[in-house]
Amino acid sequence: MDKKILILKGDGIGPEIMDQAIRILKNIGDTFGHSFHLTDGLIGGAAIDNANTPLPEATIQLAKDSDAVLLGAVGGPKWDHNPSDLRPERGLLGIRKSLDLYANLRPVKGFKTLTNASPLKPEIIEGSDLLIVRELTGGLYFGRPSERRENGEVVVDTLHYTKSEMIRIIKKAFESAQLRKKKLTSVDKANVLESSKLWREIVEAESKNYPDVTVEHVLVDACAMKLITSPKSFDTIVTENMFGDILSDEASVLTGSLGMLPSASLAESGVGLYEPAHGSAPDIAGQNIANPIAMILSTAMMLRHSFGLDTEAAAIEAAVETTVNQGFHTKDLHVENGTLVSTSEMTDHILKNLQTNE
Ligand SMILES: NC(=O)c1ccc[n+]([C@@H]2O[C@H](COP(=O)([O-])OP(=O)(O)OC[C@H]3O[C@@H](n4cnc5c(N)ncnc54)[C@H](O)[C@@H]3O)[C@@H](O)[C@H]2O)c1
Ligand SMILES: CC(C)[C@H](C(=O)O)[C@@H](O)C(=O)O
Ligand SMILES: [Mg+2]
Repeated sequence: MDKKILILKGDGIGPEIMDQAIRILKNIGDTFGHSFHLTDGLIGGAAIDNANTPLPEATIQLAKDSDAVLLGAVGGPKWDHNPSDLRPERGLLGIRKSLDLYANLRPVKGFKTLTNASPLKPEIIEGSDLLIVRELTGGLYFGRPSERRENGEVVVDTLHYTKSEMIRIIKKAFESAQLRKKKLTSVDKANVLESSKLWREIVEAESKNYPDVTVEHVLVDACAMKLITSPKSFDTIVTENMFGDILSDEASVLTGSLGMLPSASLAESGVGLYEPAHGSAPDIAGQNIANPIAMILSTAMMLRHSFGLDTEAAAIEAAVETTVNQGFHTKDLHVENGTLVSTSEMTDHILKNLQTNE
């Protein structure tokens, strides 16, 4: 198979973890006889420094000309006080919107050996396995107006959704639930927000088209609590943009670290983008200590969702699991009697296990 992949390393730990994902990708290409053609592009702070914009037009064009996009992370203190159109995060929101990446899939599956790495009780989290389907191109992130008024005394952000934006993500979530344990939890704030009332009506209406899926509605505040008190009660969660952002970082605690959570951002048709759920982790950047697993598992998601390479994706996932079970862990994971390794050493072990599992 011949595929063109756009590599957007971004900022902070982005380049470090992406270099590890590329090592894995090269190994998969050699082993299974695929040619992955990698092109580098600029986004985020790196793009601001080089091209004075967080999302150069060239990056969007390169993405559209590719079969998939891999993204590290953007942002950092260097740009924190920039005006809002020159913030690295604008580049990320911009590419999501430009490619119409409305569906963000964030699987949260803990490894058995890491149950003690979480601050939560092992008996509560063991066996938890859920998928957060997050709407990614609407809501508060993109609503207009979003501005300061009256000399900064008043601020306005707008939560804006069209019905069709809600329908497509809710359908996507039902379809995802059908491929899993057929339980869908729709998360909203329908006791307060008009947008959530419409969201709930659509979920109810769509549920008639998916009679095999059990549906429940949970308010977002209660969901935040239940995620860490009874995570096994969830299968597929669907929610709007900002709720999904917050709940997915919270859910990462089930896996032991934010550095374990991959994601896929998908369009109705066209190129998909794959990135860890975490950020650029400026506090640990440049030290070769970041956990590369979220980035590596995002690469596996790319192979599966964009290229249909299920065997190759499963090989990566199995090698990661073996490595974790062997006790190798980066600094973010607290594993008793395990072996602390660096970012690149973690990848060395995953590569070794890829070879052994062949
Ligand atoms: N997709 C993205 O590019 C993305 C996502 C979230 C945040 N951000 C940006 O990243 C910057 C930093 O944000 P933040 O600190 O709130 O969130 P963050 O996710 O970067 O970091 C939160 C904490 O988790 C740790 N962490 C995150 N990923 C890790 C990994 N792979 N291995 C080990 N530890 C890891 C960090 O060290 C930090 O202590 C901000 O500019 C923010 O806007 C970008
Ligand atoms: C960096 C930020 C804009 C982004 C988001 O809120 O979507 C991040 O937190 C994420 O989860 O991908
Ligand atoms: Mg986030």
